[in-house]
Amino acid sequence: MSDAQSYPTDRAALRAALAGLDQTPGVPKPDPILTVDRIERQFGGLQAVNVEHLEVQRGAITALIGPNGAGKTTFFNLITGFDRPSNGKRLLGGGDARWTFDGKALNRTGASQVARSGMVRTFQLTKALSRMTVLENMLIGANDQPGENLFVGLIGPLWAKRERENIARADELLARFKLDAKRDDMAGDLSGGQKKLLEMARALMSNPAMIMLDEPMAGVNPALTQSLLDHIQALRDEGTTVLFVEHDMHMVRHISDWVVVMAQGTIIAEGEPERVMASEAVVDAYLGAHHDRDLGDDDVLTTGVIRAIATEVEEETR
Ligand SMILES: Nc1ncnc2c1ncn2[C@@H]1O[C@H](COP(=O)(O)OP(=O)(O)OP(=O)(O)O)[C@@H](O)[C@H]1O
Repeated sequence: MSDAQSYPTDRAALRAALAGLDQTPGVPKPDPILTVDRIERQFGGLQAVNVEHLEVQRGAITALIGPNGAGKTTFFNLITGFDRPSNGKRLLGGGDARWTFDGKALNRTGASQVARSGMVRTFQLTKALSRMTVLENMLIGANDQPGENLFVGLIGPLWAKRERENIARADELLARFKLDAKRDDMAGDLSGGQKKLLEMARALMSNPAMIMLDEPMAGVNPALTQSLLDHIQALRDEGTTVLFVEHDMHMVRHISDWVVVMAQGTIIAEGEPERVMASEAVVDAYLGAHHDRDLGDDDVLTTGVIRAIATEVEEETR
């Protein structure tokens, strides 16, 4: 796994490096951690995602914005292995989708392997498993679950040590996210905002190099908003790369180092927050369409994804 501590942490230097870039879709970044080429996803006749090239800068907070239905969640699902691109394996003519994370090709990689490689995500519909305790939720976020090792019976003492370490890490993260008092409560009893914090804390169990947050602010009570923003900025300051999808423009403007804009499946703009969000094409594409349709979380987290999550969790806990 990558060593998050070796990433740049000087925000001013990072912003200065990004400010010098061309503000055009697909622009190369000084030190990309994620590079995506030609990723496409069709649902019947609908082209949900058609991204030609995208690079995500290591150590930065990048926001992915765009109107409802732009393809943001589908894009997240594709690069994290929860969905497969339509051009995953073309028989004729090449043009296969390809994406690499920290130099490793991920286009043939399943969701758990993607997570193990250091790119971990949360979901728009908070997937805090409600009939598990907060601590149990945290432990399924660790990369090394007992069920993953066939020889666990033979290495019992070793495993017990690892479990103690996982519990210690979980307790440390729960304290950091102020969920320690809820440690033994059922996750289903947490507030919406606390579930978001738990999602984030669980994603950090595996010490990822990059965390991908799908609408971290959705449904969060204003009292918890600042705390969530602080946590996300603290992650970046410690060297974790953050990529997040969000409709809350205040949050996007406030914490992002870079903003990528999607509309109708493609990247239509990218750049520094203030500049890109003020551009006419973006105002037209995003704000023009943003408020006319209010999708509930359940509409967007499709059954295919829910099934994939269920399989993941089953594998992780087996
Ligand atoms: N499993 C699916 N089957 C059919 N169509 C789908 C499926 N998943 C997504 N779509 C469609 O693909 C398009 C992109 O959807 P997606 O959820 O990725 O957009 P989004 O940018 O994340 O939207 P939002 O901001 O509302 O969450 C939409 O038109 C959506 O209806």
